[in-house]
Amino acid sequence: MSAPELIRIVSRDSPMALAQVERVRAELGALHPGIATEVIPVKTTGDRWMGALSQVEGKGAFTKEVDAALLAGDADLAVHCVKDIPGDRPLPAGTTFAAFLERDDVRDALIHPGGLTLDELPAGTRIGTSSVRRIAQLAGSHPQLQCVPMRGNANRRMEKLAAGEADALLLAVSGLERIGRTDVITQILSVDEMCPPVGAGVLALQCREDDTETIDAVSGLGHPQTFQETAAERMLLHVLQGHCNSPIAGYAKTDRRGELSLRACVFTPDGKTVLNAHEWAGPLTPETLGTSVAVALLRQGARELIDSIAH
Ligand SMILES: NCc1[nH]cc(CCC(=O)O)c1CC(=O)O
Repeated sequence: MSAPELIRIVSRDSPMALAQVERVRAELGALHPGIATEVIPVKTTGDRWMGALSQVEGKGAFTKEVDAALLAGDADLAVHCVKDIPGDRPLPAGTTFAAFLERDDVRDALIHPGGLTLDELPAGTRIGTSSVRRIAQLAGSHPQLQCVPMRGNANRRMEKLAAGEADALLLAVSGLERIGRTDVITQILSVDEMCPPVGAGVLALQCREDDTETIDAVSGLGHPQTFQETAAERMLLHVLQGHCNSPIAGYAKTDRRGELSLRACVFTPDGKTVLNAHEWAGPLTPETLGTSVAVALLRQGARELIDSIAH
């Protein structure tokens, strides 16, 4: 089998996305020093539109233009945050996942310029986040705080925080690590305080499905445990068929013995109702585990809850 001479990598053009591409280039360079890489940055609908994501036509606001470049043959490899890839439908026809890189930190962090923790923040403190998952969990645990809409890449959100558009932010630890800004973190929230989203901290490598040269070249970057966790979480989301206003959290974890388990929650927007399920895989495949946890949530009323939220 022949290895490609050059792999053209397409991604969003935010500082976080470009840092992700640099990680892929470094790992690929170590595995295949002979393969050259080129970066093709593109702006996505999600980067341009600063309103509510539910108002964007169709899903995949952060992936559509990247996938289009891959399918058009303008690039050979797309790098995505799994968290940004719609989970209720298959990947765009003609593309496939070639690898999931080893998972980074899955937790969310509080950024408060005054250095306070969530419990210490005074009533009425404005938390900048548009994430329905973060809003619902915060409303449940800290109803005295107030969430205000905040979109844009992590660097832009920090500029907005500095400009006074919010008093504090919630952002993913992994994203802050990627842009080299863990210095702003005032508190890391445990996964019990703030259950992570499906695909948190995981980067996916996506190729054209007929491009076996590139698939074979990059598949060695895959991390088997991350693959299993991601498969379980994405199957959960697929079975639940959430929409972009669905407060859903899902977190698969492999323990020290190598046993896979999946916790998932569905919330009402006010955080007062929490459907919660946790199961161990045992002999089940990751996909069957994801299905089983989703079914447990559906039995608790997840369908009605998800459908009752406007979208
Ligand atoms: N919504 C944008 C987005 N997509 C992925 C990450 C973080 C990195 C990851 O979880 O892979 C972020 C930023 C954030 O939520 O703070």
